[in-house]
Amino acid sequence: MEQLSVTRAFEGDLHRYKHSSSSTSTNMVFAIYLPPQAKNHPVPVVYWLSGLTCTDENFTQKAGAFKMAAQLGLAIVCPDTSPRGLDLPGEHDSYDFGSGAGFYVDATSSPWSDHYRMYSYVVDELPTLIEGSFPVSGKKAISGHSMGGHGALVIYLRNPGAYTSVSAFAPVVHPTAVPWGQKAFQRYLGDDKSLWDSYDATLLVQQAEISDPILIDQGSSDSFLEEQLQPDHFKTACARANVPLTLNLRAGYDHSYYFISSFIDSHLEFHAHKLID
Ligand SMILES: N[C@@H](CCC(=O)N[C@@H](CSC=O)C(=O)NCC(=O)O)C(=O)O
Repeated sequence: MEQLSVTRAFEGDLHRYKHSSSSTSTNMVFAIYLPPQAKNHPVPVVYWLSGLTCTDENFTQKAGAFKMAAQLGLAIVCPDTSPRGLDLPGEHDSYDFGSGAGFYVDATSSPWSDHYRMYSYVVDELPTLIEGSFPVSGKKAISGHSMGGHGALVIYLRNPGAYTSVSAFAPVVHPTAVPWGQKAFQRYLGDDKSLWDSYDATLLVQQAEISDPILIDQGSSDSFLEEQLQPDHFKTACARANVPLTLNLRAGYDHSYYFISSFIDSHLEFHAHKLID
């Protein structure tokens, strides 16, 4: 791993690293915020998955999360949203597919399948690297925004017991039914719709046995609400499966990091409740 920077915040430190990834066969950059408590004992981790067009830096620079993370003693890990440094056909043509838009799936269609393996990267490779390199405990939670909210929900639902809790801001909850998801899944996963279904939180939650609540915040003035997000689909599926869901509809908030920064403290407190005994 190559350290790119280290920056003090609230008596903790924000580190950025570059490393060679076996999942994506590219270099990957991630950020980790270590709270001051990490100087004395291993701390639990919240993994944050960002949305379309983001790198690790959107969250670290705009979410305003580090004061509360320092107070609670939580590390926060922010991966990138796709492999970088490639030039695959069409990879950089649109904001909702390719670079900055890995959708946290393991692509099966060529040429994406050689590199776009963000599910394996986030679920397996990155936690192994983090737990082997930093003063963190094995306890982890997961959260994210929009495309990253989709990733957080899917990863939590597909890996029972691996994460103590999940939360999301304005997540894409039903990607097989909305344009962002359909475009990405068609190109990353091809025609096998059962594979699409295995990355759809609204479908996955119907088979889940979960007693811990899932937390979602959604802005009522989000311009993507009707076409891409549709949280009611997830709400209905949770109700059918008896999965407890707290879905907060926040009046007047949009899709931006102003919205995330307004409620990130409550999400960190939600995770800390499960992560810290
Ligand atoms: N029209 C925008 C669309 C991109 C956008 O809104 N990205 C969101 C996530 S959307 C779902 O995954 C985002 O987090 N942007 C970064 C930010 O710092 O706000 C565009 O083309 O930029």
